[in-house]
Amino acid sequence: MLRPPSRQGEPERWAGPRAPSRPGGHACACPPGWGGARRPEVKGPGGSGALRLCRLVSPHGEQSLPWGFPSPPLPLTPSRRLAMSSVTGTVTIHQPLNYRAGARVQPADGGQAEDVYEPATGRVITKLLSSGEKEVDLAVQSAKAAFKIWSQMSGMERSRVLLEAARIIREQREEIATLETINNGKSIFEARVDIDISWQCLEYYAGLAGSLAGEHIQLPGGSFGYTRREPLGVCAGIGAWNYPFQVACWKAAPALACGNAMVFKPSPFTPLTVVRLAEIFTEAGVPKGLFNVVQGGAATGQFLCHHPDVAKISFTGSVPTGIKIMGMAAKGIKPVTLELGGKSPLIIFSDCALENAVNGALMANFLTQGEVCCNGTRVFVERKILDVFTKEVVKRTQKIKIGDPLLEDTRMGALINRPHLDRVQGFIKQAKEQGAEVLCGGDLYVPDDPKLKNGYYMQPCVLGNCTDDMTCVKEEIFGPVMSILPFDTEEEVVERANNTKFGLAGGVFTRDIQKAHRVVAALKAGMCFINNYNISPVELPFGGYKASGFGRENGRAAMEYYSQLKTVCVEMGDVESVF
Ligand SMILES: NC(=O)c1ccc[n+]([C@@H]2O[C@H](COP(=O)([O-])OP(=O)(O)OC[C@H]3O[C@@H](n4cnc5c(N)ncnc54)[C@H](O)[C@@H]3O)[C@@H](O)[C@H]2O)c1
Ligand SMILES: C[N+](C)(C)CCCC=O
Repeated sequence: MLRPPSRQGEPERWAGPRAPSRPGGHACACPPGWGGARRPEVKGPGGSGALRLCRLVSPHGEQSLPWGFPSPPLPLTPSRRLAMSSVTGTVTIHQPLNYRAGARVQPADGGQAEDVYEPATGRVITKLLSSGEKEVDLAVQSAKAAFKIWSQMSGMERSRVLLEAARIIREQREEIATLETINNGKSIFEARVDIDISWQCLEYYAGLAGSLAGEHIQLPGGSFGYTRREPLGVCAGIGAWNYPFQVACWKAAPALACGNAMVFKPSPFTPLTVVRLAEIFTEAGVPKGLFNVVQGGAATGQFLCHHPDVAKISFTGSVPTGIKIMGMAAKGIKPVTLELGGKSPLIIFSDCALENAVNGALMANFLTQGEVCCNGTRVFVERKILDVFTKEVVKRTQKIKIGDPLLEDTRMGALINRPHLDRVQGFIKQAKEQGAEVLCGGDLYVPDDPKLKNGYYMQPCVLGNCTDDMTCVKEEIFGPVMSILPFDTEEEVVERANNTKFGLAGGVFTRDIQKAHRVVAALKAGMCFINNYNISPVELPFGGYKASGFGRENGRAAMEYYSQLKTVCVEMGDVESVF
């Protein structure tokens, strides 16, 4: 009997609330007809979106997957065996981390070696060789060759390959999630959700690949025009370190569905899992070279952005780097998607369902150790419920289980690295100096387990007595730090919520539906939530307003950013010349 690994003897259980029953009595989003005698035990909420895991164990106890899809027993492959036996502090990676023309390779040049850390222990897990100009060029040429084949295939043919890639990711979920946890520091619980969102993204765009179409336009005298949606060519993807595998899938899935090739550069802090994605694409049947990985930091990124054969840049990262990317794209007149940072507002009205609002505030601030672009870190609370809300948020924050991210019951792992941890600590120190009150957390956390002593842990922090002019309220901290801000009226809170250079996300908790829609309509942000926060159904477009960037990932909208429109004008009569 195969089961997902449980560590320290803990049974794998999702202790979250159950989803409301659907018609037919099934308590999750299982496909109709899946139930009866084979109905699985539901271990969590159903539905679509991050953390809406409907964790299932079939009557045979073999597997758990979200959304209620039954899955066959997994083969005990060597890599799955490795994942199941992986323990924090033991994994070292020796394989090459560049991927080109369908294989792992050492970079042809560059070669400057940098340490890559396991955040949970502070241990070096591999040495990263950065890619120079020659290696970047080889990767782009490899993508260019594969593009010729891939772009000529029909959408349905591409769809089949993407579906196969999604299937392989599902099959290898545990290995990929384990590697992500080891490299990023987030809890295995969350890493599994990230991997689930990733394969769903591939499935979603596989579904859209066959529908990429133009239109037919009637013209006088039987003449007509038509439009074709064509791929752009070789797209560059540049990723951040907080969602390494998921960010790569959010870019690769629509790009490949539209017929493009891609060269992807992950963050040098998290180079590992995207190479697995490249291998999976090859195994699924993409032409060799369609998806390549180059490694390194700013210099490698610049070679990629400036490369004349790169047709589009899709970037996820900070605002300062986004500005540089846009500059490089401007020089080459290349379209660009910018998914940048944020300082998003979460507005809690006094007529909210309090428990949901508290849950929402925790979801908006503490996923992935608070290192989430769209986090609702400015929590505006209507003064009437400020005390009761704050008390409950603090109580729940103090209960968050911090520690070894590979343990099943851990809900907060380690921050990405020492400099980032120091930076977050610096924001808290400054907040105190500016008059904020630390209501809980904020200190470094040292786990009892000796192997974790050098990891980058801190206690999640709630700040009270905050005002809009404090640095902690104005700047993106990118760590587990929530600022609570009282408000009195709807008009006032909307104005204060919008008083920021950022515009990535926003949320509102209220039982008043008119007020909810009125407020989100007034928020200057690309991704708004009503009565929830930080779920990410792949069907919904995601992206920012203002300094948080432009272009969209996910949803049908992303297809527009990975394709270009050609118009064809067809004359059915004779040419009337004016000459
Ligand atoms: N909007 C979103 O979808 C989203 C998602 C995740 C993270 N983010 C943002 O990312 C930031 C954190 O990520 P980060 O620290 O990795 O960001 P970063 O800007 O430091 O780096 C992002 C990527 O850009 C590369 N890079 C750096 N300088 C470059 C240059 N001059 N030319 C080309 N590439 C260059 C890095 O190596 C890395 O791969 C936060 O601000 C966060 O909000 C946004
Ligand atoms: C999956 N989340 C939680 C919506 C995060 C998206 C990527 C932002 O950092």
